[in-house]
Amino acid sequence: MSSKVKVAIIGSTGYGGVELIRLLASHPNAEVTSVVSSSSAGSSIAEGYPHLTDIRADTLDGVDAAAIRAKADVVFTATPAGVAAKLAPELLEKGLNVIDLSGDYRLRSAEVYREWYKKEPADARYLAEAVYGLAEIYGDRVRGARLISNPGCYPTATLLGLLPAVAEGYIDPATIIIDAKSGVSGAGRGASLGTHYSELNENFKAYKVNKHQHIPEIEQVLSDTAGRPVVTTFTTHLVPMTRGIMSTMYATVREGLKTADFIELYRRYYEGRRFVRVRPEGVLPATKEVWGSNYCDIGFAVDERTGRVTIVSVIDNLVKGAAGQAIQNLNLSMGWDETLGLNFIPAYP
Ligand SMILES: NC(=O)C1=CN([C@@H]2O[C@H](COP(=O)(O)OP(=O)(O)OC[C@H]3O[C@@H](n4cnc5c(N)ncnc54)[C@H](OP(=O)(O)O)[C@@H]3O)[C@@H](O)[C@H]2O)C=CC1
Ligand SMILES: CC(=O)N[C@@H](CCC(=O)OP(=O)(O)O)C(=O)O
Repeated sequence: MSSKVKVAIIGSTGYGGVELIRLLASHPNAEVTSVVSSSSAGSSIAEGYPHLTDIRADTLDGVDAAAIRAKADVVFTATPAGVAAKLAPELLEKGLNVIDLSGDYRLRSAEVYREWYKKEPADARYLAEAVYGLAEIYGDRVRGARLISNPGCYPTATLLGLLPAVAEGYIDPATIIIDAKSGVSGAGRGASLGTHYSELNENFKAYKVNKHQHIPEIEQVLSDTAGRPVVTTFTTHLVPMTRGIMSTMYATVREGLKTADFIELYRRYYEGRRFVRVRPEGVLPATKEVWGSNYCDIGFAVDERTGRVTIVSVIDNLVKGAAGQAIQNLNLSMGWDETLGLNFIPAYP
């Protein structure tokens, strides 16, 4: 009998779910034993995703906590906002560990969640229990956790790019401006006018300006790190490409600091953390350089003329921004090497 940890995926028919299936297929210590669907139980996942033909557990199970517990030890919820808020308590009570990819357990304040997500928040008891799994920063807290809240895709790229500089006082947090762009898979598989090919192709647009649900998540972590309330301007753009996020950030630097100082700080801060790569001076990362991988690549350019730094941080939204970091969190929660199942370099070109 296999000694691997058994994993179920609720929302397995979405983009985050199929990326979990792809990555877990080569995990040495975990195996997917149940793929769950709220709308297609009984059918094969390969009907909607022919590239998944021949995976081991391919028949979709219904959303039934007891039945999932009979097949699995850990469950990933890769479901739209509002779903895990309702489902996770029952899954936890049945003895499953839960790693949620949605925003339902990221914000400590139920009121703030209601305001930005326009949905009913999760129960306060579970909000208090959930551990925010920004792996390179809070990995120690994830170990042994029952309920892990996987960070948002934009916050992952943005916070990994900002936190060392904020923690060490290299930039003034009050001056931060974040300009972020995402590929279309960030919006999930569901069709909408905004992601319709002819609306998007050869087009570039800003969306959810000053209203994006990741603003309070980013501000929550920046405030914790700075030790005082931080508000920021964060603007998201949709790029006509499938995968990738680039977060470009601007802030006023402490006088005298140069690009080399930022590079030295970030290399030291992330030492031993395999998935953050800092570019040398004069080189900024591009989304294709992390495509299909769990890397977050970061580059810097201080402008001595303006006294500001430009920080560029890139990830693959479906890997480091979702399924990959969720597996990294599984690894950390189990006390395994955080890189298990994630040891691959980006696909290029
Ligand atoms: N796409 C991305 O890059 C990222 C996504 N996320 C977050 O991860 C989550 C999943 O995203 P993504 O995979 O892109 O979304 P998709 O829309 O592609 O998939 C979501 C899946 O959830 C399932 N679902 C819908 N309603 C319910 C329900 N009531 N109960 C159980 N399952 C349900 C659906 O499958 P079915 O009908 O078969 O049940 C659907 O396939 C979202 O919260 C998203 O915001 C986070 C970071 C990045
Ligand atoms: C391109 C695109 O539409 N991206 C989505 C990312 C959604 C997401 O991941 O939402 P949660 O992290 O809150 O679950 C957006 O901007 O809303």
